[in-house]
Amino acid sequence: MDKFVVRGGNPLLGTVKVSGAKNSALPCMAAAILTEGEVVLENIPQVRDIETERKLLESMGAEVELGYGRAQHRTTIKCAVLSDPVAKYEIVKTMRASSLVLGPLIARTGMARVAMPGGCAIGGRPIDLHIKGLEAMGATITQEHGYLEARSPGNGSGRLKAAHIVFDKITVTGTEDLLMAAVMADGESLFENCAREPEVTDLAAMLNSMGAKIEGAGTSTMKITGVAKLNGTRHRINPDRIEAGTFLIAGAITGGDLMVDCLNPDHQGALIAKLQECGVKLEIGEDSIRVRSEGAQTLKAADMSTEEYPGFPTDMQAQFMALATQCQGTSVITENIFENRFMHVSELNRMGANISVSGRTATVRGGDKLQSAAVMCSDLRASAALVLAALVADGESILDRVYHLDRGYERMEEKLRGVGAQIRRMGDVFGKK
Ligand SMILES: CC(=O)N[C@H]1[C@@H](OP(=O)(O)OP(=O)(O)OC[C@H]2O[C@@H](n3ccc(=O)[nH]c3=O)[C@H](O)[C@@H]2O)O[C@H](CO)[C@@H](O)[C@@H]1O
Ligand SMILES: C=C(OP(=O)(O)O)C(=O)O
Repeated sequence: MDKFVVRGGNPLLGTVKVSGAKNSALPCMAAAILTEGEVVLENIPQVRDIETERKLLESMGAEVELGYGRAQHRTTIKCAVLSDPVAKYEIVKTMRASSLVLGPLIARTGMARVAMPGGCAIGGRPIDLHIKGLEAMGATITQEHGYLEARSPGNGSGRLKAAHIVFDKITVTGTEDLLMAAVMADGESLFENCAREPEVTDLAAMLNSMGAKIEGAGTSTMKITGVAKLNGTRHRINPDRIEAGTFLIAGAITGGDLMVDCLNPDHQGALIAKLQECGVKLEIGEDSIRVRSEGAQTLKAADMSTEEYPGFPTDMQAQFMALATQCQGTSVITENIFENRFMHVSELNRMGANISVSGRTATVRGGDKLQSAAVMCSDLRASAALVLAALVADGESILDRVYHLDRGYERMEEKLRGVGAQIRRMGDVFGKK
């Protein structure tokens, strides 16, 4: 199992580049299922989840090429024949986003067999809203031996039908999954209370470039006019707003002067506002943000609550908490999206932080110098928070189980080393878990 060894104390200086968004790339790869044509996706991040998605598509009969070059990361996907429309447990268990193949598989082949995604470290994460929506489109869904078996009307021979769906709760992958089902359904669908995340908008843009007819992506109401066939396409994935946000906090927490490049500032509104409240100086460019701070002595505490986009992202909550440990005063952090996303708290406390949790609220009494420690990564963003804490801790920290981090951050240690961090990996990048 790979570990990171991090020696804290260096301010980050220079320029760091943001990769493509994993949470856009994953649904866009799943959307390739909807066409026999060739789909080329550019700006794909080189992370483990993308490898998992490739395996998933290949296991169904797709041809997938993944090329990671210096200038460009790209994947070419061709789903000419989908001989085995099954998402096997061995693959699904490692990545929840696997449930994103459900909608497109039923739309394209009339049937799907998808292993039920398990609960993971951040909460229960049911997919009842995906199922309810597909049933409203006429799919028959049963559950057997841990698998969902789904068929379109006519025992898999007919098309899904359009539906009026009002989401009980805002769900990102639920919106994406049902959107991929609706683009090829018979008639005009109306979706209300949709997720408005940039990843949904990115997927909708790709689907429209394939010939889909989606209006209203990025708002809470979408109108989808089903078409009988979709074509191949070439699409460029959005920058990763969570990786970008993690680097912005890295600049702020280390008292650095960091240019975070190749991002979309329009996607960072909630984080920008909070960093400014903490006293961090930001210069916002067209596709970059320069972050400057004088470090712990000058940072001020700020309360934060996670919300659906455009609110503060739950995927940045752990990293913001790491920053709050270095802010003068008390920050109250409320996690509204997932019921169990505070796994990083015990590890931050092990490094000398003063954080207490009650239900969905964490109270961070900030300003104390962190100390190095051996800590355990429990999930993707918790790992990022521990890296941030280790960058300012006194001495050398060892982070175990960084395979969680490799799911969603491209060569994080190399990128951070490039701007002055003392961080190295022990083990192989995609070695054994
Ligand atoms: C691959 C991907 O894009 N992952 C992101 C996606 O996850 P994901 O799409 O799984 O998260 P959702 O937006 O679906 O979850 C939001 C809330 O709705 C609940 N829910 C969801 C679906 C459902 O059928 N029933 C239900 O009750 C969830 O348990 C959670 O409490 O959005 C999350 C919220 O921004 C992010 O943290 C994840 O990084
Ligand atoms: C929670 C995340 O991913 P996933 O939904 O794939 O678990 C994340 O990207 O922070």
